[in-house]
Amino acid sequence: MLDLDTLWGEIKDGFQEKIAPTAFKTWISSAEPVKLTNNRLTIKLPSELHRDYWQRNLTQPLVELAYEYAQEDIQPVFIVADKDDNSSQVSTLEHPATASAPFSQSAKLNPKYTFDTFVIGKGNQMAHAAALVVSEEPGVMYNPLFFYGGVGLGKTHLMHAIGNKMLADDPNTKVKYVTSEAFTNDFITAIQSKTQDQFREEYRSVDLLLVDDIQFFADKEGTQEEFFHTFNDLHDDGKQIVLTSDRLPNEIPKLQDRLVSRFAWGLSVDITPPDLETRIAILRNKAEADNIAIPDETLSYIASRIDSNVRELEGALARVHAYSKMVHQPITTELVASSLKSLKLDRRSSELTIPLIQEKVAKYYHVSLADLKGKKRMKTIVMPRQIAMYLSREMTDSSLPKIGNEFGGKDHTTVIHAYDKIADALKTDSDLQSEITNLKTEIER
Ligand SMILES: Nc1ncnc2c1ncn2[C@@H]1O[C@H](COP(=O)(O)OP(=O)(O)OP(=O)(O)O)[C@@H](O)[C@H]1O
Repeated sequence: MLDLDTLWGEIKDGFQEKIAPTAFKTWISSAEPVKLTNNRLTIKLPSELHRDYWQRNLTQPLVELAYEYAQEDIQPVFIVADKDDNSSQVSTLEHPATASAPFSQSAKLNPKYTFDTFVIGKGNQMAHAAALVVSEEPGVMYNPLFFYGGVGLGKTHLMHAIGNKMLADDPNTKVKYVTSEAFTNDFITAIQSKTQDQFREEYRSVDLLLVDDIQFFADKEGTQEEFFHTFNDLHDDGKQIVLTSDRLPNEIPKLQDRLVSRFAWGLSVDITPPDLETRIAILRNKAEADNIAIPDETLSYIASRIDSNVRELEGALARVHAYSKMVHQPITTELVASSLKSLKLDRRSSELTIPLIQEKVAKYYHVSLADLKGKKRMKTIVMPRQIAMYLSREMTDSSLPKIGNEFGGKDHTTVIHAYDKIADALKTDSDLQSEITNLKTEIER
């Protein structure tokens, strides 16, 4: 027997993966399922405009989503709330065409990511030097400045440091920081809401444009086209562009040649994992900043066990700190050494990869890897997929876009949604709790 709430929940989840967050908020969140009889799903919408939009754009995907979940043909019936009072509803609705530009807010820079808090070492000194030059004379020497390298090595930190320095030097500087995902979403929103002009104004009027993780432009033809023009406009105006990626531009699959060649106009500089001395210095700085009392030899001990990336290092220090508070003992090398297992220092999280998690989860729930990473929305597949996303976030240091990418190129909001859903269910569902515990043991084995 099909349950209305569950069916609607699955349909909403499906839409969340299919459409941009702003569109989701405007059209889906405002819809309310009323009843399900004889496979007719009655949906209440706040206005005629909504009904119009649903009929034209959302009916087909809804039927498909419902079919994928329930394996039955379900047809929607739309009703408009308070029809008598309909005119006022329509007038208060922000029509997308006239809505103010719903794009990412400018310059959400992390104030902690400055040059002062950045520890210089062998693996990052070139990148640091170039960043400093660019922050002092933007648009002159290296444009674009392109940082590439593995996860958690300080690319975002340096990028923000440039923005923070330029803003400190001149608070009127217009800085825009976005991930490539946010750029793509803004672009899609602009198309949907016919606000391309505002989009262009927003992106092409800045003094400094910072775009993080541009490897996620791979495959996105339209976004690349738009970014090409954004890039040209800014570059022609002598505005500074800083980009990061996990690899060189020519190694990003399906990145247009003209973008690859433009990115080569400036300076590409890689960041490699820090050596032992740098790792110790980073840990020491961090411990001082967070007022964590820890002897030097213990810092060296931790730094010698974690050699892949800085995010892991920081995570390890936080765990050690939390543990010492929990057992009411000061941090010493003995304490850390004797509690390696619970501190998860003995197993480098770099060994825990998303493919490993996917493999174990797929096996555990008897689904194929292709389905786990695919788009099918059957209950029997959706749940394992969400669990695998949850565990990828819990057990690896991968960023949300990276996790989304490993699951067949899904948006990072899908990953957040999956994570929240499982985290929520874990509060009350004891079966799920033991499944997750079993899976974690299996993965860490
Ligand atoms: N040299 C450094 N000195 C101080 N902190 C650092 C340094 N390198 C990295 N960090 C810190 O490590 C963490 C991860 O760095 P960041 O987010 O910049 O990595 P990233 O290279 O952008 O990774 P990703 O590709 O996953 O986005 C941040 O908290 C950052 O402040």
